[in-house]
Amino acid sequence: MSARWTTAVLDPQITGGLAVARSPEGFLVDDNGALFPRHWLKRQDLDVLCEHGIGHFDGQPVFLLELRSATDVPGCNWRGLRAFMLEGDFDTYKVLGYAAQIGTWAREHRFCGSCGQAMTQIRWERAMYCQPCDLRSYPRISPSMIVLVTRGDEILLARSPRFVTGVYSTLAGFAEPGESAEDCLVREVREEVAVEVQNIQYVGSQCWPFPHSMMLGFHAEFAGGEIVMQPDEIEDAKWFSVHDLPPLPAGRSIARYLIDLYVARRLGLAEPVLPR
Ligand SMILES: NC(=O)c1ccc[n+]([C@@H]2O[C@H](COP(=O)([O-])OP(=O)(O)OC[C@H]3O[C@@H](n4cnc5c(N)ncnc54)[C@H](O)[C@@H]3O)[C@@H](O)[C@H]2O)c1
Ligand SMILES: [Mg+2]
Ligand SMILES: [Zn+2]
Repeated sequence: MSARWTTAVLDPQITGGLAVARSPEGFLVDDNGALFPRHWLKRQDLDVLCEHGIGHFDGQPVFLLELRSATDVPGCNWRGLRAFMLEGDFDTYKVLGYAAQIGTWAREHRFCGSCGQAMTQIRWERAMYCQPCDLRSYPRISPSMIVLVTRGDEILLARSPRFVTGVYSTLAGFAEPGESAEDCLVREVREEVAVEVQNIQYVGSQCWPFPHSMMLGFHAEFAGGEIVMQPDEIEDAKWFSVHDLPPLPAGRSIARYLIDLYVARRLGLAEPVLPR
């Protein structure tokens, strides 16, 4: 959420407002961006799976049209969420990041996980409902730990085979049932690089809608061990001096923030602000 954007559960029965359309190819965009007058969007030949009222942008109600497939709309293209994260205004990215999470959830929770029957959309809260089971399914959020491990002027960064060539980042991983955030952090660091950590400090959090992570960011100090890389997950991992860093993750990521914050503190520079 931001000064311009607040989430809300809005009844799709009401008319007017703005709307975004999302397909497996991304969001529909024209020269004005991804937010369209809703009445115009609903007149297009779109393959609509469902509609959700998702919040207010600059005071106007916003709706999501979740589509089964992408169709041709004259003068428009499809653009993935990652492109909005990397460039363009942050408020629009926040709207689309939320829309993407609601769309993913709506698409994946059409049927009851317990009895298999079709679920119905509840109007007053963000939930799908199975009446025979009296079961509600809410949007899924997956807690993930992300940690910058440091040793004085050195920071431990790694790269996964999925990263852009040359980029190194902080270690991260999903929480498993039964774990505290700290347990997860210690396990992930052990699994990925076989290093032990101490003095774990919570730094801040960030919603990461790819597809539904909640990043909990930490700083930890090196406590011992030699780097042993986890096969398949980690392609390379090493200690970098804060004076000589490799290409780093995107400016809006919490990974980048954790690195920039430590470097700023170490070098006595102005501290960055976490985009969230
Ligand atoms: N915002 C950022 O700065 C930033 C930086 C790094 C990673 N991330 C995100 O953090 C998350 C975790 O990072 P990672 O790739 O190192 O994870 P990871 O080390 O846990 O490895 C990913 C593996 O976890 C499993 N998995 C996938 N989804 C899961 C889920 N919902 N719950 C439990 N296990 C799951 C799969 O086996 C997958 O291969 C990802 O969503 C990633 O995009 C965000
Ligand atoms: Mg990982
Ligand atoms: Zn059911």
